[in-house]
Amino acid sequence: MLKLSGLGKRYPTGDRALTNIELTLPKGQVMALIGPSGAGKSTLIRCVNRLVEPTEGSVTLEGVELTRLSGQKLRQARRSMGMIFQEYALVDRLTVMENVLSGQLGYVGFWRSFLRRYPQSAVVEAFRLLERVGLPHALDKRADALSGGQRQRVGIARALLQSPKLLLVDEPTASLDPKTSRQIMRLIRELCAERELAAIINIHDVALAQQFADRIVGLRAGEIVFDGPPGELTSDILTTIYGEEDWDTTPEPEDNSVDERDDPTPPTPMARVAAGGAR
Ligand SMILES: Nc1ncnc2c1ncn2[C@@H]1O[C@H](COP(=O)(O)OP(=O)(O)OP(=O)(O)O)[C@@H](O)[C@H]1O
Repeated sequence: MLKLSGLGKRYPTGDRALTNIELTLPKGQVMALIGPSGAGKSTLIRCVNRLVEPTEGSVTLEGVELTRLSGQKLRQARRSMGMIFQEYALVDRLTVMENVLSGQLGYVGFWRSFLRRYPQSAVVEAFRLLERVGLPHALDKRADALSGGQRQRVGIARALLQSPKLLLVDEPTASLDPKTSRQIMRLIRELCAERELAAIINIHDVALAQQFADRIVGLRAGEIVFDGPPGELTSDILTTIYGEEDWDTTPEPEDNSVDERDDPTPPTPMARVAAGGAR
């Protein structure tokens, strides 16, 4: 579905962010991308939709080599990739509904979206999505009146409105409390399963990654040093990814399946070390 071959990025400053990345992501797979600060996680996500231009290798989505596209064709291809950001990227003065509909910008043309005249079908779908993400009563609220978790739900609905095949998710829980973080990760996971959507989630919280992802890829200094199921992420591998640390004080996750409980779970020592120690 998504294939990265020999992908590399060197910034004009001379910083090498990625080296020879080889990855294939099947339909419906939720992949967590972990690694210390500066490992290249954001660069990798942004090379996929070419917000950052790779300097080597190729990105192929459903047989289309994105790294060969430009102009209109690139814009069209980008619509099949929904992006969800850490800082939500909502327009504060617009309502929840308007923010979700702005996910249609690439489709409806500048004037139509400027005048906020969206197709009826988009409005109906936006209603449906807002209901699905748990915000059916907040349609008319201004985005700046929402909590962090609610803002992230709007960001998710907006990304889904363009019917993407792939979700690129950049630290979705970085500003959220532990309970809300779990709810957001659970929602993303459920939506990927319902829609057979693949996702790459850049995340610092290793415990959350283990709990909600099908697969974990560990980056260190721009290279993949681990690629496997959450259960295979041992202390030795965490040391390879993040460096020396007493990982054995970390409780192993009991189960990788989605937890339906809503009780807040404090971050494990591993999550704290990975998030704090990596920064
Ligand atoms: N615009 C840029 N110009 C020059 N160098 C950059 C740029 N963006 C990132 N880098 C460098 O590329 C490397 C990878 O950075 P990147 O932001 O992708 O890492 P990351 O794993 O996402 O880090 P974090 O977890 O802190 O967000 C770092 O050495 C960084 O300094």
